[in-house]
Amino acid sequence: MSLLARYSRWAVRSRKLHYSHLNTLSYWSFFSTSATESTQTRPSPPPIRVGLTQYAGRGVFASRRIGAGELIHTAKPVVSHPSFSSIQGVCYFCLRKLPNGVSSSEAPQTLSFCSKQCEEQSKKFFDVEKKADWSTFNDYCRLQGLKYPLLVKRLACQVISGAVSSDVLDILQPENSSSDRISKMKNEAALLRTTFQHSNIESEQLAFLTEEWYIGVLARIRINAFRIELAIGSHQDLLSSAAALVDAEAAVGNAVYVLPSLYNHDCDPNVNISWIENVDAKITALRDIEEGEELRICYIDASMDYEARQTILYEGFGFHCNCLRCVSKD
Ligand SMILES: C[S@@+](CC[C@H](N)C(=O)[O-])C[C@H]1O[C@@H](n2cnc3c(N)ncnc32)[C@H](O)[C@@H]1O
Repeated sequence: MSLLARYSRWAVRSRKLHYSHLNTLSYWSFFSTSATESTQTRPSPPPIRVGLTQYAGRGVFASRRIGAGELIHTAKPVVSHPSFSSIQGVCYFCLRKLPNGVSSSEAPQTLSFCSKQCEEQSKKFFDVEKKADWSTFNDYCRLQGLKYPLLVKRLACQVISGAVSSDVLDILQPENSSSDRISKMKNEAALLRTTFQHSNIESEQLAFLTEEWYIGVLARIRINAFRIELAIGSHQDLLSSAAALVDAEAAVGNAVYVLPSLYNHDCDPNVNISWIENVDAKITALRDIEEGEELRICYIDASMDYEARQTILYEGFGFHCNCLRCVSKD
């Protein structure tokens, strides 16, 4: 399993600030909700803007002063998928823990939804998914310890169903994939395409599913996917969560968002991304943030030492971190 696969996007809590912005990009097409959306008739936009940073491409900046603890915005994923170890214990759509969820070792394999609403929202892609036999594709992913091809599979089902456009993730930064990785991705693309071809899906509906599409999507997912760890809500959750940490993968799944993917990394972040009960993300200020300040999350476990953080960030995300903590080799 690659370092990225193990360490993709942790949500952690921490202290200080850093960096200011240069130019500003005007960009408001992919919005989720502001903190006040649920209580007002007309939602107010979140107090942020997307702009260019000096060292890290695009970034997210405060458009006004933000107080510590403030919910900055929420975000719904473009695509999400449960991890193999959680697939029977969480909603197949929103990843909420099911009241009577079972562990992956228990048979038979059933996919469940937590509510009528999730079932309805999944209907389009799930109708496509159900047409195909996924045993070979899933076995391949399970044996190779791969989780991101499951996101590509779901995205492909969403595209075929007409729910999203095939270029929906194009706005995100892709990784610079090695030739070795590209050849593996080509095999996966062929497997995905063959799986669909063996179902009753029309070939015109598969026109988008080229090697190039698969590689471009996976290269974006690898840099931008978040591993979803739900907050502990009860004593029972605490017990099962402790067991999961010992036994297996603590994450219930993985997801890709648009706006949260534009947040850059800091080993001492000023904002936190978290998931309380399902895959809907909450971005919250960890401390007071001034207007114009860049908002940064932490992609990894910030408790690791300097060397370990640098290695993971370079191998997983392709950059050398020069946040204040790393500059001082803390
Ligand atoms: C999830 S994207 C963040 C948004 C990205 N800057 C963009 O323009 O789309 C992650 C990528 O941003 C860049 N990045 C994020 N944090 C960085 C940092 N602290 N230093 C340098 N580059 C960083 C790296 O290229 C990394 O692979």
